[in-house]
Amino acid sequence: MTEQPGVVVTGVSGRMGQMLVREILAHDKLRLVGALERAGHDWVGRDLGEAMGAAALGIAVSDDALEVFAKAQAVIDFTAPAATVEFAALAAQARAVHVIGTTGMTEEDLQKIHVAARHAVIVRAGNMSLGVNLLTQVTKQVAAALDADWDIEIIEAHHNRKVDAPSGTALMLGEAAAEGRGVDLDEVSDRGRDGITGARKKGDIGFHAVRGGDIVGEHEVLFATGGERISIKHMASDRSLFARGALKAALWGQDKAPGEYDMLDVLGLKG
Ligand SMILES: NC(=O)c1ccc[n+]([C@@H]2O[C@H](COP(=O)([O-])OP(=O)(O)OC[C@H]3O[C@@H](n4cnc5c(N)ncnc54)[C@H](O)[C@@H]3O)[C@@H](O)[C@H]2O)c1
Ligand SMILES: O=C(O)C1=N[C@H](C(=O)O)CCC1
Repeated sequence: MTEQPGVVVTGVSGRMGQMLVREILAHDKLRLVGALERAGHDWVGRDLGEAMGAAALGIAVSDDALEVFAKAQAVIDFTAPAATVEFAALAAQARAVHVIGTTGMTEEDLQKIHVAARHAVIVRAGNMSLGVNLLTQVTKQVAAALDADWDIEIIEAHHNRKVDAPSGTALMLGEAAAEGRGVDLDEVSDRGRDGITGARKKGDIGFHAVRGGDIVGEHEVLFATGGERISIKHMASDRSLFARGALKAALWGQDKAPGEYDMLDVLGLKG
């Protein structure tokens, strides 16, 4: 029997990092082989289980990405853009599947990830849940069926610790709407109106970000025209669904050719 793929979790003390550790420990086809945190973090050098307030796991939290990635068949990464760009090159060097959940990346960051994907499998998505990925397909279909007399607005809500806006999910939904309508999102995107903005420009796709409390993640795509509205929503109430999606991607990527993939590939939803 082939050995179960070994996984390293980066940003292991974070909201998603800890959720990923719990899900991997409960998984029957993956094993946890390493845990990474940023240099200077007080978890570095400690046993991961004890740092999480549980029994020892025999895995010390490291700040040396190169060393821990060498032991891994997959790296699951929900951290920050600068870290993710660095990890993409190192995971490719280790020929490990790199599952990227990090959002807020610039075009320049994405270009570097593209380069790393020449040598290894990278699966990246602003949202790893089945529901949201399905919602992108529905959004694309609805946008394709409606003309520009229908205004499209994307409203998202997240917890008060989130650092990027619009959310990665909102951008995925915006891309899907733009694709359905046959336009370039960069040319029609209207983010966070404020002040005397003038009337809404026909064809724009609007983005609005709510931040508060412990909201896990809520997204609405609103199509509005004279006399009627269509609203499609996704509500996440538990981060474990993002973690489970990431684990699915780590397994799925094991036998794939180097390249960039997303959750539509993993979930078989590409159409
Ligand atoms: N794609 C999805 O489904 C999905 C779901 C949830 C969150 N996210 C994204 O994941 C990212 C993290 O979210 P979070 O809520 O867990 O944030 P968080 O702030 O709780 O955790 C991020 C962790 O990364 C660590 N980190 C930062 N730089 C590092 C480095 N150089 N090396 C190692 N560790 C480093 C931080 O110390 C922190 O522990 C965000 O970009 C968020 O938008 C994506
Ligand atoms: O908590 C976060 O941060 C989330 N980020 C992703 C996004 O930016 O869309 C997914 C939902 C949770």
